[in-house]
Amino acid sequence: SSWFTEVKMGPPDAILGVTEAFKRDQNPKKMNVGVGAYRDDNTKPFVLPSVREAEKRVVNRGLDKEYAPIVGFPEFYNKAIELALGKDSKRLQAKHNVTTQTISGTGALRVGAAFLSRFWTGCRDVYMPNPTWGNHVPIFEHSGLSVKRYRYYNPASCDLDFAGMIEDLKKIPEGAIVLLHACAHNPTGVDPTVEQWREISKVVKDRKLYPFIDFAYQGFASGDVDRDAQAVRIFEADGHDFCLAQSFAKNMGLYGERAGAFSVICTDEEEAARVMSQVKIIIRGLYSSPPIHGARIAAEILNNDDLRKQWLVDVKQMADRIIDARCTLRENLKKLGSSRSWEHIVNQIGMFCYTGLKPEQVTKLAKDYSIYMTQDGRISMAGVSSKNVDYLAESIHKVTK
Ligand SMILES: Cc1ncc(COP(=O)(O)O)c(CN[C@](O)(C(=O)O)[C@@H](O)C(=O)O)c1O
Repeated sequence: SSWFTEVKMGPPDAILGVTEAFKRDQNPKKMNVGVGAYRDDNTKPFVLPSVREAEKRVVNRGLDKEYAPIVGFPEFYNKAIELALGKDSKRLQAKHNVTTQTISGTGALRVGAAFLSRFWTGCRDVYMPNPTWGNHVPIFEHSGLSVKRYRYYNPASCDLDFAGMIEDLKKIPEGAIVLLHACAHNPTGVDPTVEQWREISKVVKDRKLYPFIDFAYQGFASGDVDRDAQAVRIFEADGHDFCLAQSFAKNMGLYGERAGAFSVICTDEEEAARVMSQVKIIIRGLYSSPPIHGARIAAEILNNDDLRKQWLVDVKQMADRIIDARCTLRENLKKLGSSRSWEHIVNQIGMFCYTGLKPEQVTKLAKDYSIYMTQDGRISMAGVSSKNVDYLAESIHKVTK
């Protein structure tokens, strides 16, 4: 026998495995609506013009390839947290924030989970929405925390189960951690309204719960970076101390460059200094220092008005194309005489549409129509274009009528 005789074959990743199946399919009409990565109207990956230009300027500087600091580049992470909280954030001005560059949003979540696992003195349960991004569970469990759920999605209405969410939040033991999606909830595309966020913030405060906010789609949901930051800014204004994970994978299309940031909003500057020192020790032991290229591109955009303006145009263009795809898909299903209401397709926001398709219908769409989505019926709307939306609608209609 060998050292690893006992190692069992693990299951393919629920999301990334879909792309592998898609790649194996030879059908020219095949569609990948699995992974949450933006595609243009020709279903091709999209490098934002602002990113192309920023990259040119960075490369022309002929910089070296030395290690970044453990916390990455300040010109990146300081602009990242300012984008989230806004220029006139009181907590930022008071230097209550610990902010570090991380290996994209996953790295931010993982550093945060490792920090809380080491130092959290409250209840060691992380309450996540049901459903949530599949990778949230292993990120926190591998860090030594236990995962519980709060009600979030109502399958009957394909909308938010707000009453159930509030009822569950009120039952969570004091001092527990609550994971929240700041905007464009993954996988449902269902977000609380601003009023509902105000109530959620109040309950979290009254119950003395600790928010960990995952902010992976700023600007990509509504097309407006400030509008998408409303929930985060409500929590800050209400005086919460909280953790924040940011990703520039989607809103800057920096997927493979792995540009993200992790923040802890602390009680004061002195606490922030102590927390930062421990976050650095955790990062050093996890991956030592972050990648340099993506952060340089993002910093170039966030620090130069002309590039920042172009970026805001680029990110709104992506959001608008997705919103158009939602409207066309819903229209086509109506035209085909579908007996169901598909209103939720246009009411949901961001990368994903939680269709309500059953697993057997999802399997049929893959097998008979070469349309690949995750087993939970989540469609990445980015994979829908004006060229394939008719085929998608016809196929969905055939398996649901
Ligand atoms: C809510 C949420 N948080 C964090 C991340 C991490 O993103 P990154 O580490 O690349 O910054 C994703 C990406 N989730 C996916 O878009 C998805 O759900 O398809 C996909 O990229 C993934 O990795 O699963 C996400 O949806």
